[in-house]
Amino acid sequence: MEIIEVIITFIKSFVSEVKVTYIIDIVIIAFVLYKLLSLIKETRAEQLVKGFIIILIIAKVSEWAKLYAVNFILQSTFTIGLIALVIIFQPELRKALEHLGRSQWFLTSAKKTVNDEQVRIVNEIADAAGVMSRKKIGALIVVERMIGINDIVETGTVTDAKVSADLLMNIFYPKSPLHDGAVVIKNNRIMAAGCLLPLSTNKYISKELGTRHRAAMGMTETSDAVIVIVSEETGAISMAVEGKLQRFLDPSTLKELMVNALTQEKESNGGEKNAKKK
Ligand SMILES: Nc1ncnc2c1ncn2[C@@H]1O[C@H](COP(=O)(O)OP(=O)(O)OP(=O)(O)O)[C@@H](O)[C@H]1O
Repeated sequence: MEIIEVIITFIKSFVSEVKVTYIIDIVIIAFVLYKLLSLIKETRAEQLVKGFIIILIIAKVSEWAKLYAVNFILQSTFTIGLIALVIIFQPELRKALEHLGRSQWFLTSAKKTVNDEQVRIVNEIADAAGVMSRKKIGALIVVERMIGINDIVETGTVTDAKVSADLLMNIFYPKSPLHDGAVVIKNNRIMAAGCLLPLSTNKYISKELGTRHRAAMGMTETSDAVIVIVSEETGAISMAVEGKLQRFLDPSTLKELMVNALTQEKESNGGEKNAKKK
């Protein structure tokens, strides 16, 4: 009986001392940790964070066991390591901040619809992809959505031309001077060709995919662009969006997926779902 009384007294004193702000504090920290862990999941950073946690644990144990030399070395490693971490993971940190910046947690609903010009552009891209697929002409087409990609445009040659299947095929024709690299479509125009995209560092991407597909994946990891890829080797048409690659598409499925991606509805909780097609 005494034990129960002690427990009840403890719970009472605990509840009386706990303030609402403590709970909010814990919830915020838990949320931030959860978001950070999901961002680094399956990246190089995951292994490194595990390494740091191990060093931290050994440092604490050595402090407790009074192993002063070991503790000193580990503490120093930890401090220098933190600075090294920021330098080594600059791309991942940038990605995380961009991800945070484009989250629309506080918007109620920002539904987008595609206009006639966008539908025309999707048709032109899908038609060009169909022809290039049959002729096994490699292509990489980036369609800008909400996140500006001027830094990518600057790596190529500015074209600022009306989107047409003929022009796209012309650009990617193997003997064309701009066939290497990616085409960027921005504000409904072919803004640039021969652009350089960031390569994905995701080690889980299939080994059979080369740099063209890896560049497409890298671009969708750092932006919300919709990317169409035609493989030079197999003629396969793929679409990459939000870090995911959908492969072996036919032109009509590509049209459907592109219209869906361009009409994405952002929900108030930051989730996304496909809006109805126009
Ligand atoms: N970082 C990049 N940015 C833009 N384009 C790139 C980039 N890296 C490679 N490419 C394009 O991809 C071409 C090389 O493709 P590669 O054969 O390595 O890839 P792949 O994914 O196997 O494609 P494919 O199936 O067409 O062979 C290059 O000639 C270039 O046009």
